[in-house]
Amino acid sequence: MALLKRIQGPRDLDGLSGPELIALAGEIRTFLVDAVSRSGGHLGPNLGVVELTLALHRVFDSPRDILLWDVGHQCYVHKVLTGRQGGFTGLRAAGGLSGYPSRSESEHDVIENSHASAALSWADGIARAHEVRQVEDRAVVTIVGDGALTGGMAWEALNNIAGAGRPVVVVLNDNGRAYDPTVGGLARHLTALREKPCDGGVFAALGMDYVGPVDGHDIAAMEVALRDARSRGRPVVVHCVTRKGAGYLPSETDPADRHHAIGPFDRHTGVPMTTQPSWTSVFTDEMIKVGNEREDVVAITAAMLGPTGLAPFAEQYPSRCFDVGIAEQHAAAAAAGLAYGGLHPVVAVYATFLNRCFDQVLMDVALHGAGVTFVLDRAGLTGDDGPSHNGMWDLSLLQLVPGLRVAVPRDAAQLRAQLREAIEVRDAPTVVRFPKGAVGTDIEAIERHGPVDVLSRGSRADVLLVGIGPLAGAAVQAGACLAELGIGVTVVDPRWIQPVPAALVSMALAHRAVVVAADSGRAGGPGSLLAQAIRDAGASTPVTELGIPQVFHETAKRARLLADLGLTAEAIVEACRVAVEKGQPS
Ligand SMILES: Cc1ncc(C[n+]2csc(CCOP(=O)(O)OP(=O)(O)O)c2C)c(N)n1
Ligand SMILES: CC(=O)[C@@H](O)[C@H](O)COP(=O)(O)O
Ligand SMILES: [Mg+2]
Repeated sequence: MALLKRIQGPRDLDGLSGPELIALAGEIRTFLVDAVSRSGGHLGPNLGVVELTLALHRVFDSPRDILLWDVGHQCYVHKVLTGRQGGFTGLRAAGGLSGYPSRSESEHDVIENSHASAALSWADGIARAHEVRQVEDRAVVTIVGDGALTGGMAWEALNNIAGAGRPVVVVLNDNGRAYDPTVGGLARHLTALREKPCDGGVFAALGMDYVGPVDGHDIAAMEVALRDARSRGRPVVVHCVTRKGAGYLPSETDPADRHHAIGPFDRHTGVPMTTQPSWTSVFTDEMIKVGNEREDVVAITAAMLGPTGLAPFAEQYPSRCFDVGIAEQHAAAAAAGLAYGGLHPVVAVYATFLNRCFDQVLMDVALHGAGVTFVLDRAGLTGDDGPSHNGMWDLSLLQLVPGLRVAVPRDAAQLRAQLREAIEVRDAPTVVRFPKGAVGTDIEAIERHGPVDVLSRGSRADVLLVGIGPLAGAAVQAGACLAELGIGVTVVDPRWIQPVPAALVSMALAHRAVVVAADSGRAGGPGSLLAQAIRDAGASTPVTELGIPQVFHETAKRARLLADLGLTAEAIVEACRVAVEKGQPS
């Protein structure tokens, strides 16, 4: 690592010879494999941009020149070269290095948002600002993947960039994949451009210059291409061809996704450490069963077949599973079309990415009473993927959607049951949401009233404790503790939280106080909806709403964030104790 130790900032690259750069690339790969094997992270994407990033930092002078990473999951090499090697011992950890660009870490970082297809819009905006402010000596460079180009926002931006003619360098990192091989006509076009360079294809047709295709692993060739692009002073696409996972055989040959996002692994074999059954694996298994029984059920993914658990369904029913690219808006609106065509689409996305298609859920699906089921994985606090990945916005948004129904399973058995209940609904959108990680043991109910499961009852009706989804377990634990303190708690799981079940309101009115614990944003969350329903019933039973505060939460493990935010059994006990003290007289 002799060379890598010499690199404290991008300008330390300037004096290196060709052979030294190649040796440095090797050292960087060793460094990445070692760091990510301990912490987990986006190994494949970063192994694929080692030479590209070296060339970028030799041709452009960051931070005076502005580098904009789309998604930002491929910024590890950029961080290694901008003085943050030491931080990798805490990659994706609380108080450590973010897995995405982070302004608080470095002036070299700009976009912190890990949602794809946005960087080109940033580039257009910055280029416009430079024109208005007559800034002429700062290049605007965006690095965008072929997958990110399948997102609609990217084409909104390209339309503006190409139309305006301002100097923007678009470094297209084309490794032919998102997680899976990139889909659609664009993928075919890029393949054609890679294999038979012509006049720059769609980019030239839009009015941009096109440089390439260039071998993204050939530093010298990349530097020539980037210098050429820089000299043109107008919109230009540099089409770089790279290999995801390059230089580490287990990643480069990983059949699923080239180790796009991998947990801690054995660095000698590339095999991830053992993982427990996840919520996702339960969804995968039940979807296969549903697919066997219901020929009208089809699935849609936005370039995340594996991570959302749909890969086995796609394998078994290839004609009934659609990968639309990183295009959540299209996925939701196409689902409305699929429903109109007599099918029942299951749209599987991460909760945080549902934000992208809120209008389509509202106006294309719900307005038309379309029987579409949205399955939201990574709902609630995800933690190590940083503030833009927490699934904390979905319920706050979805509470606005007329007719939409939301299920939040508490365990595997309920996930299976509620997925089936959801696909039975043919005249309205349904949502089933569950968190990242291992699914706990099943929690039996002692009674059911409408959709509401009673999980335990105390000696008196002091507190109605509503445990939403994965927090039902903590609520049951809290109920038992409170019983020992002489506080009578009824622990319930509403199962379907929207519309608010009438049975839940009735139960609330029969208690002195209500506490709701939910792994979702507090604004417009389950507690807020229940409080509103109680008011609408003319009652004033106080409701304590435990949830995720509406702030951007720094990187930390999910369990750590739940504890920090008071979403544990201990914190629920305290909340209930206080609620009884303040509650209505018995
Ligand atoms: C709106 C949105 N949807 C889904 C994702 C999940 N995601 C992160 S990276 C990625 C694939 C990106 O592919 P590409 O742009 O080609 O970059 P590469 O990983 O190949 O370097 C996806 C689907 C996301 N970050 N944002
Ligand atoms: C960058 C991105 O959006 C995805 O790769 C995401 O980081 C994956 O998250 P999981 O690791 O929870 O599947
Ligand atoms: Mg790609």
